[in-house]
Amino acid sequence: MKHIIGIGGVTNGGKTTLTDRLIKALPNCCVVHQDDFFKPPDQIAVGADGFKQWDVITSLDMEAMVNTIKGWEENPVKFARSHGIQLTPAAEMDDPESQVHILIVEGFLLYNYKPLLDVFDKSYYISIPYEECKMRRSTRQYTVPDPPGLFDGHVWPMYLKHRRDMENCGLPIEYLDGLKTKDEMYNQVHEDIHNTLLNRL
Ligand SMILES: Nc1ncnc2c1ncn2[C@@H]1O[C@H](COP(=O)(O)OP(=O)(O)OP(=O)(O)O)[C@@H](O)[C@H]1O
Ligand SMILES: NC(=O)c1ccc[n+]([C@@H]2O[C@H](CO)[C@@H](O)[C@H]2O)c1
Repeated sequence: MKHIIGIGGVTNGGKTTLTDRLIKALPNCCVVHQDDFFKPPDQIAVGADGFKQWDVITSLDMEAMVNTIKGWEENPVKFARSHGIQLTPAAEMDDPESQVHILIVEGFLLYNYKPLLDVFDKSYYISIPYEECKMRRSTRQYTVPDPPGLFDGHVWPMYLKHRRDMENCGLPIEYLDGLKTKDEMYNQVHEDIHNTLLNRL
C-alpha cells in the first residue's frame, strides 16, 4: 500500500523540521523536497519591483518534481534504496503492494500546481503569523541570500496570494498551527497519519 503525504506551508513554518521527525518514525518513508527543484538563479525572472521572483511556481522545475514523485510511485523499493533509506526487512523481501510505503512531499508551493493536486492522500499546511515568519526568515541563509526588502516586497505578498488560490482549489487540507511546539506538531501529525492512513489497512 502506497501513501503520499503533503507537508505544505509558509516559508519557515517548520515543514522541514516536522518532515525530518516523521521520516524517522514512519515505516519505509521517503521524502521529496520542493526546494531541491529551484531553477538556477540566472533563470529566475526579475519583477517590476526589481526582485528576483523566487516565490512563484515558474521558479521551480515542477515537471522534474512530478517525475521524481512518479519514480517513487512506480518503484518505491528502488527509490528508497537509491536514496539511502532503510527499509523494513519485510519491505526488502515482499511485493511493494503488500507493504506500507510512504512518501512525504514537502514544500512552500505544493497545492498551487494542478498536476500535483490529485497525488496527495493527505494534505497538511503549516501557517505562522507575519511577525513570527519575518523573524524566523531573518535568521536563515538560502543559497541566494535575501536582499533587503525581499520579505515585505515579494515573499509575504506572494504567500498571501498563493494561500488564497490554494483555499479555492477544492483540496481537503488540514491546517496546522506552526506556533505550536515542535513536539506538539509532530505528535498531532504522527497520530493523525496513523488514524487516517495506516490503521485503515
Ligand atoms: N514548532 C516550532 N516552533 C518554533 N520554531 C520552529 C518550529 N518549527 C521549526 N522552527 C524553527 O523555524 C525555522 C524554520 O524551520 P524549518 O526549516 O523546519 O521551516 P521550513 O518551513 O522548512 O522553511 P523553508 O521551507 O522556508 O526553508 C528553524 O529555525 C526551526 O528551528
Ligand atoms: N533554495 C534556493 O535555491 C532558494 C533561493 C532563494 C530563495 N529561496 C527561498 O526558499 C523559500 C522556500 O523554501 C522561498 O521563500 C524562496 O524565497 C530559496
